[in-house]
Amino acid sequence: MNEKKRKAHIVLVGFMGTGKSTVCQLLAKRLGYDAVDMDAEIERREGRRIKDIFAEEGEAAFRKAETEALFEILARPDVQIVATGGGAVLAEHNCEAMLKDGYVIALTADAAHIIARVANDTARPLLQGNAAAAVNRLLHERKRAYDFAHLTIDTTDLTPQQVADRIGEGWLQLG
Ligand SMILES: Nc1ncnc2c1ncn2[C@@H]1O[C@H](COP(=O)(O)OP(=O)(O)O)[C@@H](O)[C@H]1O
Ligand SMILES: O=C(O)C1=C[C@@H](OP(=O)(O)O)[C@@H](O)[C@H](O)C1
Ligand SMILES: [Mg+2]
Repeated sequence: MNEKKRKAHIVLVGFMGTGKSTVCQLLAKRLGYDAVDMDAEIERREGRRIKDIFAEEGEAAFRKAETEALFEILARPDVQIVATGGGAVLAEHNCEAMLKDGYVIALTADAAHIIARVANDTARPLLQGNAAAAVNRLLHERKRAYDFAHLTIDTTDLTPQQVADRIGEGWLQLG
């Protein structure tokens, strides 16, 4: 973490349901930084829900809005804890920007836990219908998508608070 501290945001990446949004809030509280959830930012900028952007304009329009939001967020001067959406890493220039302006932490979890966490949530347009099948297909498609991170934490057997504590302790130890 060392060389990146102070000048960098903490950027959480990972598949849907790995806990990015939840851990972002807990970590921000612990470290005293602002929490920024990219999906919430996009909804605020667009004035509608993520699932409505997908339904009305399709995934490509959402990805464009996502990249615009990411670059604006990363350019802010104060350190923030940023929860990205699971697909924000699909564009290589997004990953490059995260690595340049952030300390990037990937959260992972096994498929069964991801499915249990997200199956009954109607907010994620890519997981409507047979959520388990969609999770397995997308996990396969995105197999190496999160490998670029500076650090990876498997959340399968951790609570969100334990994940936040682990990241927070590492950050604070750096002084
Ligand atoms: N480590 C965890 N253990 C158990 N449940 C979790 C964990 N992390 C997140 N959850 C739950 O999973 C769901 C999705 O979490 P969320 O933070 O929205 O994930 P993401 O932003 O990565 O999609 C929420 O109901 C959350 O409470
Ligand atoms: O993985 C994806 O493509 C998506 C993940 C979602 O965010 P979470 O990872 O926070 O669920 C949200 O951005 C959108 O539904 C698309
Ligand atoms: Mg989220």
